[in-house]
Amino acid sequence: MESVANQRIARVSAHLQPPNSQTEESCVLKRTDCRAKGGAPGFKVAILGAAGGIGQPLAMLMKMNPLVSVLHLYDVVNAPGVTADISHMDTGAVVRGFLGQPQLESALIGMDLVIIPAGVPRKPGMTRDDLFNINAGIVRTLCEGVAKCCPNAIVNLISNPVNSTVPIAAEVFKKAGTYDPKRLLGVTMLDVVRANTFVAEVLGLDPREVDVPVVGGHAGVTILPLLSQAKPPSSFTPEETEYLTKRIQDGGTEVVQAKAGAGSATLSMAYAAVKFADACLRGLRGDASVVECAFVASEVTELPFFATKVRLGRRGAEEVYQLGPLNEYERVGLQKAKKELAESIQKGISFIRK
Ligand SMILES: NC(=O)C1=CN([C@@H]2O[C@H](COP(=O)(O)OP(=O)(O)OC[C@H]3O[C@@H](n4cnc5c(N)ncnc54)[C@H](O)[C@@H]3O)[C@@H](O)[C@H]2O)C=CC1
Ligand SMILES: O=C([O-])CC(=O)C(=O)O
Repeated sequence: MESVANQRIARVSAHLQPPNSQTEESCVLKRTDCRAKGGAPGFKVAILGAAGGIGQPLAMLMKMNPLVSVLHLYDVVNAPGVTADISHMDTGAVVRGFLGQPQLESALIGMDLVIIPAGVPRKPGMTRDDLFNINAGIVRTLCEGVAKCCPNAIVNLISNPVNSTVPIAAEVFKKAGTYDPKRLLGVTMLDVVRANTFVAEVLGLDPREVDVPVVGGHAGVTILPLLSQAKPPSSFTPEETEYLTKRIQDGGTEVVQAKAGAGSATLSMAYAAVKFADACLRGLRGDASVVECAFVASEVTELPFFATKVRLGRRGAEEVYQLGPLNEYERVGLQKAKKELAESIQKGISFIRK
């Protein structure tokens, strides 16, 4: 009896160790598969940058998502601690931690969805583009791992500047011969979340009753809320339109300034990332009519990437919706957005093709 108990304890303890050698690695993967099959059916999700300001609450919320059966937490620091902590939550998903580049491939093998919030955040006075020099290389390395280990996974890219990191990821996947435009999605959900919240404030509604499409990209004037398409249908004075558009466009900067050097939006971003990831998983499951905004490969404008509403299905962004009717204010905004977006997209593409 005692030896059976000891064996069980040894097995459980081994779960908590990140794999260090090839043998340990394959043992952990086998156990993961085994446990996942024994538990609730669901999807395998990896978070890259899981120990960060976004990564930690995102990991916690994904551990609570009933569609997730296996959750892999990868970071270059603190992954074991975050994993140990989150693994004690009595929800269905099995959690595994992976620390540093040598464990990236183990973190990615077999994943259905990879969420990437890895990289440095802004400090006051910086633009998202100021993050390019550091984050471009991080995103390239992580996407090379995705191309090698889980080329069919859906990728949710959060790392800024999203307007450039999505084109970088696309170029990495093209180089590897694995690019499927439907499966690469830049996460702009926080813009929609903010738009719903700020519009609800102005209209005196519950934010859960409001749905505002936000198109373009994810930086300054490239963030273009389409207030004329808000649900429920609402009219806004020119002053309200100006106030709301600017507040939505500057929402990230508002948080960066309030945090005064301690980073950018993390909690609202984790909420938005989970809302978006859950939509992707429902699409993968085959649910009908799952529609959210995302920054994707697009033919809606002359630009190769653009954020609009997309329909999420088994293969990712299966349908990219047109912009719909715009008012004059939005048409002017669209021209400004496209000008800045074109440069950011090109910068991302050139980073890989140089
Ligand atoms: N798309 C969006 O709407 C938003 C995007 N962001 C962006 O998300 C990114 C992360 O923000 P925070 O979590 O606040 O930053 P953070 O600095 O708190 O966390 C980033 C994490 O990434 C990890 N990391 C760094 N290099 C890595 C690598 N090569 N592989 C794996 N992990 C690595 C770090 O160790 C750290 O744990 C930033 O680029 C930020 O600008 C932030 C808010 C909204
Ligand atoms: O503003 C930032 O740097 C972070 C971000 O993308 C956002 O909060 O929308």
